[in-house]
Amino acid sequence: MPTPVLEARGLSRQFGNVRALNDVDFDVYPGEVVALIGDNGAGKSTLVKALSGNLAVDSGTVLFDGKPVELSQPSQASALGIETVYQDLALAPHLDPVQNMYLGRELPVAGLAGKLGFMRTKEMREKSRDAFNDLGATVRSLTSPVGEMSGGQRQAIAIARAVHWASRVVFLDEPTAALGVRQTKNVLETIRKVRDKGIAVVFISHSMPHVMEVSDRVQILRLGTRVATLDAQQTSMEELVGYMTGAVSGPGRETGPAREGNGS
Ligand SMILES: Nc1ncnc2c1ncn2[C@@H]1O[C@H](COP(=O)(O)OP(=O)(O)OP(=O)(O)O)[C@@H](O)[C@H]1O
Repeated sequence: MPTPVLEARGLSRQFGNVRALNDVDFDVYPGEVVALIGDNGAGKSTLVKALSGNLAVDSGTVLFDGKPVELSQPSQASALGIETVYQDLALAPHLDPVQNMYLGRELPVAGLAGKLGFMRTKEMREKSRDAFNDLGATVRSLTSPVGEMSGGQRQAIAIARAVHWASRVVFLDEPTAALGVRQTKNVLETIRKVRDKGIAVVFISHSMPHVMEVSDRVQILRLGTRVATLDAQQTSMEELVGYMTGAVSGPGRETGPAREGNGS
């Protein structure tokens, strides 16, 4: 059996009286797209924060390539090749796409000049352009502030940045929520390209058609608990909604990695 690249076992996190995560298990394998779905407040964002080093849990274990890891800082997740695109995208609006791509990871020139703050701007520009082209992202200008760009372009830049630095897992929190039809198509196509590089993609969405279109497996949270893991090929929107709302209950049909041969 292949090993999940990232696995959560029994994660719990309480905020006051709210059990945001209640003994949650989760897994994702290399080269698959897992949709993480659930109604508002089900615990999706909390789980993603816990798995990307942005939130401490009260109890539970996270395994990376089958080994327990600590993920209490975003830098620990980054070091493992885990990147996250949040709904607010976390881009610096006054900086251009290249500066956003390398924000906090700039490439200094060698020697004293580098220490004085001189950067390998040409190299950063070329690598950024390659990263955008690679994903088919339409970034009209590499030198305009991203704050002046459309929602779709900003989304493309945020995803390209995450994919550029993620070698193993990318979390995308509602990447199609604010997009038009064509931009949505681009994002879904990007998700497939990332998966085909062998990177695991975890896709949070409220759009069941997008979930059905792009995911290999679907993991469903309800009231802080994982209620089902389903093979996307063998389920229906009605079944997904049933689990999300509680209309369908009982032990979820558990399913393993959907795409054979991608395991490590
Ligand atoms: N920092 C926090 N402080 C207090 N309560 C929180 C905090 N973060 C999340 N919660 C609560 O935990 C529960 C799960 O929230 P979470 O944001 O993970 O849900 P979600 O599934 O991502 O929802 P949505 O689809 O609405 O984004 C909610 O009841 C929420 O109010």
